[in-house]
Amino acid sequence: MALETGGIPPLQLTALDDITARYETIRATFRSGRTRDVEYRKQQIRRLYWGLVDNAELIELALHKDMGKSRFEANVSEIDWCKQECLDAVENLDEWTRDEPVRHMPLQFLPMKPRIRNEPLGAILNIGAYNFPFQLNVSALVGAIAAGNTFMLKPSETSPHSAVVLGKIFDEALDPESYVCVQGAVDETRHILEHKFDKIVFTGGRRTGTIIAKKAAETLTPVLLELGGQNPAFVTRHGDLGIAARRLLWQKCLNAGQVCVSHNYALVERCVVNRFVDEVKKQYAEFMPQGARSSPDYARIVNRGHYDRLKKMLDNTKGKIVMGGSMDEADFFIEPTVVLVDDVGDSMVAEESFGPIWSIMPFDTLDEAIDIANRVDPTPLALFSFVFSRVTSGGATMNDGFFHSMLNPTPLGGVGTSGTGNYHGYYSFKAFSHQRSIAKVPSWADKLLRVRYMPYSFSELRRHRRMVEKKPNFDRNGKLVKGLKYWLAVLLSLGAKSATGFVFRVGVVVALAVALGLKRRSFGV
Ligand SMILES: NC(=O)c1ccc[n+]([C@@H]2O[C@H](COP(=O)([O-])OP(=O)(O)OC[C@H]3O[C@@H](n4cnc5c(N)ncnc54)[C@H](O)[C@@H]3O)[C@@H](O)[C@H]2O)c1
Ligand SMILES: CC1=C(/C=C/C(C)=C/C=C/C(C)=C/C=C/C=C(C)/C=C/C=C(C)/C=C/C=C(\C)C=O)C(C)(C)CCC1
Repeated sequence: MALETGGIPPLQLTALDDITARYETIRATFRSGRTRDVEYRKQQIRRLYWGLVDNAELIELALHKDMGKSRFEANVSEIDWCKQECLDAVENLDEWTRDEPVRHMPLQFLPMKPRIRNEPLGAILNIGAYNFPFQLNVSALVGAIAAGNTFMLKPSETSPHSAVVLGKIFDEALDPESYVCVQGAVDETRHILEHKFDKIVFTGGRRTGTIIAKKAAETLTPVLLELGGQNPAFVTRHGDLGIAARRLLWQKCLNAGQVCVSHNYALVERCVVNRFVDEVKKQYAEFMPQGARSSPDYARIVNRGHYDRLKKMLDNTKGKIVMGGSMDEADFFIEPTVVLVDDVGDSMVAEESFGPIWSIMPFDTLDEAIDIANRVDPTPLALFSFVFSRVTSGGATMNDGFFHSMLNPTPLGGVGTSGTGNYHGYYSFKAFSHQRSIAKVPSWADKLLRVRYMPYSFSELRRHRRMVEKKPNFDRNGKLVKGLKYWLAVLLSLGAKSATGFVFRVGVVVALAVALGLKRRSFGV
């Protein structure tokens, strides 16, 4: 295979027969039970960790070739991220794989040891997006291994160098009979989808997500869909405009805004729009004093298709460009660009940007802003504001950009049309596990279970009910009935609604008692 400069060979699409053969292999391995062994899982994740470390320079290079991602961003948002996922999984796997108790189990069933066992699902398929090829694909991979599954990765062909390096890491670090990386574009992906998997993870656009979900539905295969959306940011006159500008601009400069959880548009209270725009410009000058074109930190748009799409959004806007606006198709450069708009139908609001261009839409009242956000996209992937309860979203951050997604252990996932399910850390383990309910019924328990057997007897049932039946603590109007049990609970908990509250109140009572005791002593009572 001819080597390109830098040692990354060109992407070679996997032959369809080969895809089928590899599928059969991971199916057979799963059936053999090899991937269920917890020590094996840990060992594979440890090997993956070192595969990432040993290929770190190639990862940096691949990301730079694919989209001009800076070395810094390659490290913090991809390599370090993946290493952390590996370490968290290895460190916590014993705890994650332990049987879990069933919540709120009535006392009489405890001898049956009801519990939940997290069982692997089987063979997992992951179809990846191009923008964070390591972070997104490796997070899913780690979760799938941790949960005891086999795994097939189909990285995005849109980031071909990263796809090749991912394949190399698989080859070098992982058991090839359990975890495979196949390369492909649409035809290969269609072929992969002809095979029955036990769960399909898809990260990408809503249009492709719909295709994948329909195909999966044919075989009732569960899906984890990580899609996009038009994420809103809310900026009001009560906020610190300088901080809001810096934090929002950062997430549209990171990877040149090709970040699913970055904002599409900012709803800014009308009276502070001009000041906010000035702050964004000030921050831009601080981030990139010589401009984005010559900044070593600034990435490029991944390919002509995405470049043209973004250019069209800007060409079609009726708004006013208040910052940036320059572009160069020679290297798919698009400057961080802010457009002031006044119509929710504007191309800059109505379409998903997924790039360094965003719009500012002034609003007069919070109700109006919430209404706009709900009209543009009622279920975005992310949201940045303080109006959490009236606009839903996959995740949300107050006073910052996508901070909630910057934390490895937090679940990443959408809601409604921005996705189904979530993953990362422990949540990946859960996403790739089946929660199997387990009970073990001792022989002697038949005495207690007598009531269930024929011939049925209502008198036995009545006796049984007298012993175990729960009584409602509410009346026919749904109102709480404050009976003896309620007041006893209030008394014993000192009126606290939570364990922390109870501990605090006990603390206060003890402190008062001690103070009273000291006082009595000092007065010689
Ligand atoms: N929620 C998240 O975590 C997340 C992360 C990254 C990107 N995204 C979203 O992804 C989109 C951009 O990423 P993209 O351009 O890589 O997405 P995409 O939908 O174009 O492609 C994603 C994957 O689907 C495959 N694919 C494309 N067309 C297909 C078809 N017709 N049949 C089968 N497979 C097909 C591609 O080969 C690729 O692997 C944006 O909408 C963004 O918001 C979401
Ligand atoms: C603040 C305190 C400290 C110092 C902390 C320091 C130095 C923090 C440095 C942080 C850096 C370099 C952060 C850069 C992070 C960038 C990240 C993680 C980017 C993530 C991108 C993501 C998640 C993209 C996702 C995309 C998706 C999902 C879809 O497209 C101490 C430690 C000194 C003291 C305490 C306080």
